[in-house]
Amino acid sequence: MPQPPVPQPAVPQPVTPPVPEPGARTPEFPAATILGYPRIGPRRELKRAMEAYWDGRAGLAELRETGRRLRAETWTDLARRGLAGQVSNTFSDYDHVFDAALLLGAVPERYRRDTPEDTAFAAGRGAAGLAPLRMTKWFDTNYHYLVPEIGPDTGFRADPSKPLTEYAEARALGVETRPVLLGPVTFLLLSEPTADAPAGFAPLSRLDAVLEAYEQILGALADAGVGWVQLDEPALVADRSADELAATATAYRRLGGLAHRPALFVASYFGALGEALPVLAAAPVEAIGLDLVRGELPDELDALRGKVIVAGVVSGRDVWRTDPARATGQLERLRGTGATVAVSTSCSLLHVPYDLAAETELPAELTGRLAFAAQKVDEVVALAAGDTGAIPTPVPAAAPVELPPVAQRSPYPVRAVAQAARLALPDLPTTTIGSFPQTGELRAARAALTAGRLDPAEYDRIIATEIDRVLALQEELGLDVLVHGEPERNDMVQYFAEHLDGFAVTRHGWVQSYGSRCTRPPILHGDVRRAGPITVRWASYAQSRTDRPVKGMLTGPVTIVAWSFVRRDLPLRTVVHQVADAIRGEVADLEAAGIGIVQVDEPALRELLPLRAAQRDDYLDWAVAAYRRATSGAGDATQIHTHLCYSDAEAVLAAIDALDADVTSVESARSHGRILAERAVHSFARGLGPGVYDIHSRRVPPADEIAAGLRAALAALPAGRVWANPDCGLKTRGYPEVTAALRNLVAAAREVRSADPVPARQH
Ligand code: MET
Ligand SMILES: [Zn+2]
Repeated sequence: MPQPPVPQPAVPQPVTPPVPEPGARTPEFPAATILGYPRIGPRRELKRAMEAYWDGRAGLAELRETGRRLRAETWTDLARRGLAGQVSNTFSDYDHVFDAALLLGAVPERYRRDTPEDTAFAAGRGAAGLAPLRMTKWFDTNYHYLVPEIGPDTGFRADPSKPLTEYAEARALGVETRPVLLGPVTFLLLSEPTADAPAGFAPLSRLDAVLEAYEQILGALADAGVGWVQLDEPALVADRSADELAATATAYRRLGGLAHRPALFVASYFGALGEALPVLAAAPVEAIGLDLVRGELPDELDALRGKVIVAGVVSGRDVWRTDPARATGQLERLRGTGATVAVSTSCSLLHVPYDLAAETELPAELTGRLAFAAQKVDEVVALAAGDTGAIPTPVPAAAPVELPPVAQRSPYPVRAVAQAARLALPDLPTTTIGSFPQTGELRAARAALTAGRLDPAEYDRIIATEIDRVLALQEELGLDVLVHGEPERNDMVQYFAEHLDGFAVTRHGWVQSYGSRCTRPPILHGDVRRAGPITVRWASYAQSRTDRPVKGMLTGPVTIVAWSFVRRDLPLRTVVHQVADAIRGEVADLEAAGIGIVQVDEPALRELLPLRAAQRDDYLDWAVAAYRRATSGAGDATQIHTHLCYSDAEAVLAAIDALDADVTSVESARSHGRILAERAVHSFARGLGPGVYDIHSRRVPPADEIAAGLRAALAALPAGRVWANPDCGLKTRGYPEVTAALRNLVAAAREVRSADPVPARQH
């Protein structure tokens, strides 16, 4: 389909900015700026364009045109809002970390294709017989990046075509921009060694070669007339070793020492720089960005003398309006030191939805407290102009309430006996993680219901039929513990948000999660309360249709708050305990309805883990306490399951143990059983199901491969405690592959049970 022409900007007439003379003095840094902007499109246009291209419904030219149009619309809109400090190269076809690998010419050979887009898609999605690059969380956000692979022989070849193209595009619209590049230190710290790298190889050891490429890129940008470039170094807000800090010093001494380059702005975000601050302060760079939302003003401001301070006072991590008093207070104190100060967002606005104006159904009282990306730009502009009257003062903080303590469960051995008697499961019990494929019909039915085109009773009939189908399939396959398949849930957090008081959900508030995937995080704005049972109806319906045990399926309190935008007027630990109490009520209602197994998922437990080690124990304390609060009301004979996935569970194994769930399923197949090598696993005191089916790909694992996974688990874990399950839920997969894979899973469990003497179940 031809795209509509790019609208001409209604900004003050395009004036092509002058190309600075080589050796000219540092150009002025704009008074108001942002570190980045959403790129998926206000109506997810880029997602649609990508998927159309992948499905062969559109060509590359159309995909490129959509990208070009989205960039132009963003620049035009932000210019209209009065933002002088615009950015470029924040757009990405798939992932900005992979873009950095492309920029440096450091893409693994196996993914190379004729165009950068096809290369990125091969790396992000894999291809026939080719697994995608590993994907992991971008710091403590819900964005996932492709992990670059760097080895001793990786060749680097600068290819600045993308930043140059975007810079020129903006310039043609009369908009001067600051290209944003991932910084060399963060790029290498986020990379992992190639498979053939010698043991102990650290990608950071390739710093010299990488810097050479950055030097060429900076030279090319300077040639094109770029005045400022932004180098993102969020890795510097985490704990860094002396060697890593020394590498940072080397990197910026070298880049700053270039004769022909744009002015350098090193941006840090997601926390305070701490010990990296003096390192950057001593480097010959012209501007430094500080996250003043997560971090306070540092004491060593004197050290930054002579540099522009880009003050991140407007949060890029939430949807709340900025407190003008706090922001102006920080800005005044900074200016008081004689520093040149620019007002900015605390990080890229990638992590918030586009525009509050698109939400017409939110209560006015709530809208008055909210700011999405566009509104945050307005705030930055207003703060830079000293015009804070436009920003309403936020609601004052409520007093934190200590919730009354709750009773804990009997010790695990007591529970295990009661559960074994009630459930009578075989060794290596087979189960799934909860969701079954969300078919097109289900999604269409939900859309029709929302639009008022489908009668609720008819929708319920569709859900019931789907549950019957999923149960029949599981019985036919011979699974031991069944699930209802979660057909009624659009999303595991949103579903609960829609049924709990204190939450609002948006219509267009999409945030990119990875590639073309987006989520619409609910907004937790008030006290969380459960008005009535949420999941009991479908759980008991499912249990009434089969003799095998059906697991009730709930989302845990930590995950609910991690995947929502959460009010800031109460400490997070208080909010999470309120959510825990709501889930606790739901567990009790499921139990009362005769459900014998309840799974409370916490896939986000690892995600909220603070970037600094010093803050981790405190976090894990309240996170574990919240989980236990949600589940400890269950009777001894009720088996509590939990499920974690997405990221290295290794990092939080002790905490997982402390959750005190009777059975825990974790992602393992995708990381090739790495978790089984952990010492803590060998003494894991309760049931554990290390996933034996990687659900992230269409591939059907053969039964012997699954059996090998089960044997590996049996070898690593205490006897009689192993479960057989996939890595995660099946909602993104299709029925043919799921059916085949689960058939193999059941066959593998049976084979291992009969062929290997499984030691007796331990109580
Ligand atoms: C991201 S974890 C998903 C757990 C959920 N019960 C499901 O099966 O989809
Ligand atoms: Zn999962």
